[in-house]
This record gives sequence, structure tokens and C-alpha cells, in this order.
Amino acid sequence: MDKVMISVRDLVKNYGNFQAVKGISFDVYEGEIFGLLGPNGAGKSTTLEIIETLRPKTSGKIIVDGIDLDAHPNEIKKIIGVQLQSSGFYPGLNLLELVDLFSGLYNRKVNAMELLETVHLKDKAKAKVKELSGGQKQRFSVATTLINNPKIVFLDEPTTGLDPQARRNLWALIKNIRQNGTTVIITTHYMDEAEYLCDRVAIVESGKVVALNTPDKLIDDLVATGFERPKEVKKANLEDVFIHLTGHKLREE
Ligand SMILES: Nc1ncnc2c1ncn2[C@@H]1O[C@H](COP(=O)(O)OP(=O)(O)OP(=O)(O)O)[C@@H](O)[C@H]1O
Repeated sequence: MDKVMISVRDLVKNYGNFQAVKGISFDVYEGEIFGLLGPNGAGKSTTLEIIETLRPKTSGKIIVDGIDLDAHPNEIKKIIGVQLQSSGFYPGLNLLELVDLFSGLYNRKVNAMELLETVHLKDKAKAKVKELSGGQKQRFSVATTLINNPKIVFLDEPTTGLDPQARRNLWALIKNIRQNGTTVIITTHYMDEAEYLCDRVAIVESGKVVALNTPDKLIDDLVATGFERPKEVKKANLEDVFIHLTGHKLREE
């Protein structure tokens, strides 16, 4: 049996009179990429931020790597990596200095250049965040989640706003993170991304989990109801054209 890394039971979050999360339960296993999918306002970010100890819950029980969130939130903080929004980075510092600053805050020794290399930003080591392209910013923000060598990485819409190649570069990076044994929990609005990356997904709708399984099983279940997709008449789509013309390889953004 796989080890449960995150256990969420009957999670409820009220904002005043409004119930954003209505009794959500799910488990995330060690070493998997787990997706939280759902329309805008479904409660995905709220759920993630509660698990990340950044937001108080109304009720429910959360255990992360055997640690009870109510009893030892600071212990959980030590073993998770959370993406920082680029607006939160000190504007005067370059990437190397930012990595050094964060590793100091986490009290970890990190080879900043090596870390930047893993996200293909070695060339930009002396650049400031505002000088990066959207894709580079996202890669840097994913890199910052790895500074404390976490057991679990949380990624909230990491590829939103990126071009098709930059998204694929980030997918490779996320698969790489998992390959190193790290558990990944991710939100996304791109279903192709979820299908490619996620071992299992929970589909959240109005604060409730309405389905939870592997993408493959969810698709098979839909097909079993008699659902059939309109036949694709062409063997490629516009995204294939874009990728074909602009190259698959990582390139300067
Ligand atoms: N601080 C807050 N105060 C009041 N309501 C909030 C607050 N944060 C979120 N909400 C509401 O809770 C609901 C869930 O929001 P949440 O950000 O968790 O959704 P989401 O699934 O992450 O959406 P998106 O896909 O748009 O990021 C929304 O209706 C939102 O308006």
C-alpha cells in the first residue's frame, strides 16, 4: 500500500456566511503528482492554502506526512515547498541573491547556481525577477519551492499564461521534481496538462469533490456512459503547428 503523504478529511472553510469548501476529503500518496481541478471559485486555492498552513480552516482534519496540522503546523512548514508569487520577491535582488536569501531564511545550505541550473536559469543568475519572461519567472518560482528540499511541493496554476513550449518545459521540470521522489500537488485549468502530468486528479465543484481517480479511469467512465467525442477530422491541431514551427527545445524566452 502506498504511503499517504497528505490526508484531508471533511475539510470545511467558511468565509463569513459563505461556505467555500464544503467537506472535502482526499488522500495524496507519496511520490505522486496529484491534481486539483475545477472551475474558478471551486475552492482549490483555499484548500491548498489551508494544507500549506497559510489559511485557517473552519473544521476538518489534515495530516501531512504523519503530522497533525492542528498540533504542529510549523513541522509541516519545514517539509513543504510553496510557490511564491513573483510580486513577493525583493525587487532589488538578482536570482542568485534571492536563492541565498531564501536558503538563509530556511536555514539550509543550497548551491544557488546548481538550483538555477535545474530550472535552466543559470544564464539569468544575475538578472532581477522583473527582467525575466513569464516562463522564466514561473520556472524561478518553482525553483524557490525546492530550496528547503521539501517532501511535498505545492504548485498553484504554475503554467497559466505561458506559451505552449514554455508549458512543456515546465511539465518536464515538474516530472523531474517527482522523479526525485518529491510528492507534487498541483492546480491547473488545462486538462491536457492534468492528463499528461497527474497520476490522479480530484475534480472540485462548488466546494465539493465530485470525482477522484486517475485521468484514464475518469475518461473510461465517461466513455462507458455512451459519451462520444466528435471525430477529429485532421491529424494535427494549431498547437501542433505552433510547436512544429517554433521548435520543441528550450529556447530563449
Ligand atoms: N479571503 C476571502 N474572503 C472571502 N471569500 C473568499 C476569500 N478567498 C476566496 N473566497 C471565495 O471562496 C471561493 C473559492 O475561492 P478559491 O480561490 O479557493 O477558488 P479556486 O478554485 O482556487 O478558483 P480559481 O480557479 O479561480 O483560482 C470563491 O467563491 C472566492 O470568492
